Amino acid sequence: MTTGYVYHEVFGWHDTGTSGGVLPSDPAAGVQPFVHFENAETKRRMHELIVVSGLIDRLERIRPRPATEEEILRIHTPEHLERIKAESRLPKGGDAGDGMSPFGKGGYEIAALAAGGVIAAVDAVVSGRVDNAYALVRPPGHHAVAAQGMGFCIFSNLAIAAAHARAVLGVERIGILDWDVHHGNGTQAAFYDDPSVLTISLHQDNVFPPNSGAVTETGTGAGEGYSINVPLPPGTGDGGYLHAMDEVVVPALRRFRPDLILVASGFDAGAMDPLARQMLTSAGYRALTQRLMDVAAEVCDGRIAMSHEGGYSPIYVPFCGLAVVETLAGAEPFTDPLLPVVSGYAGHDLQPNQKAVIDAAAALAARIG
Ligand SMILES: O=C(CCC1CCCC1)NO
Ligand SMILES: [Zn+2]
Repeated sequence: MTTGYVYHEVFGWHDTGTSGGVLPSDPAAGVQPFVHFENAETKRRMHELIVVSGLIDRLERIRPRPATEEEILRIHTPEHLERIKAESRLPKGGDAGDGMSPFGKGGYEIAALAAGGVIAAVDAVVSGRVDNAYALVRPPGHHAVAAQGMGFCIFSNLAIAAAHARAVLGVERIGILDWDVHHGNGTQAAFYDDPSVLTISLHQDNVFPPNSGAVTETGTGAGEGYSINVPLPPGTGDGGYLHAMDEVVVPALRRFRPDLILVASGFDAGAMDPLARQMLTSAGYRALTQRLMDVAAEVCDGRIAMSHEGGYSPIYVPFCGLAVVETLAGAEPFTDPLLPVVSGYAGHDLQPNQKAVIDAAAALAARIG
């Protein structure tokens, strides 16, 4: 198995500051400055564990290149692109569009490299240079919509890469799985009326964006039935996620038969994440990845490209991210010293409230034509 890997140190220079994010500092109100949740540390630590574990020696390094304006404009409006470029030239940078997603001077170039890094991963998979690929990029992308960035995202990296695959690489059908703990609203919106792109989002119910990602969001027009949402209850662990994989994701992909599978890979569904309340372990992420590889082998010669999204636990993201990339590469597990602790939590087995949501989404998967 040849697994491609995208990472560049400049992703760590995307500056999200200390007074942006979910709680801008306000000393008079008793709010202290804090490092923005979406900072370089978790991504850098994941990369360093991939290096220190030796896994890096089994990976085919893919060099990211900046997405072109034409590529970005396949998903975003000219106004959004021009505003990001303009604010990126300012001494203190700007914001993606929601006031919680700051970037420093030069943020545009880094965001374009993140989107281009995912395009490079998709190019390598579709060309057959690699069997599958992981793009450890930053800033994330899956919340960004056509006219603005949001939720720490500037450009919709994965949607831009999917649009590239369809427009340039001749890929006709794309299945996109989003296992970030937050709803993949931006990716969904980009293809909401498009039956050639199936989007499936597994997320914690109504965390972010607010009032987004309900089971009833199923697509529109010709795209009706090609957006599937699984808003899982808080506390969902390995058993609930694997049941969703077995009952919704795998059946949907078998019926849709994509030529390429893309993943918005966030680790904030992990058992130690500060921004959500799920309980996935590294073993859970490993099993999700293996199940996806198995169905990819059935329907699209194993073609999978993953784009890094959220994940905010500096201690646990590295072990979960390592588990995913090890599985893509067919490598033996290196380590997760926290696994005995987090897998011991009560509630990892499928719970009735989780089964109810999954069964509702499974009915949608069964209707894919
Ligand atoms: O990881 C993320 C960012 C979520 C935050 C954005 C504002 C509050 C929660 N999205 O996938
Ligand atoms: Zn997230």
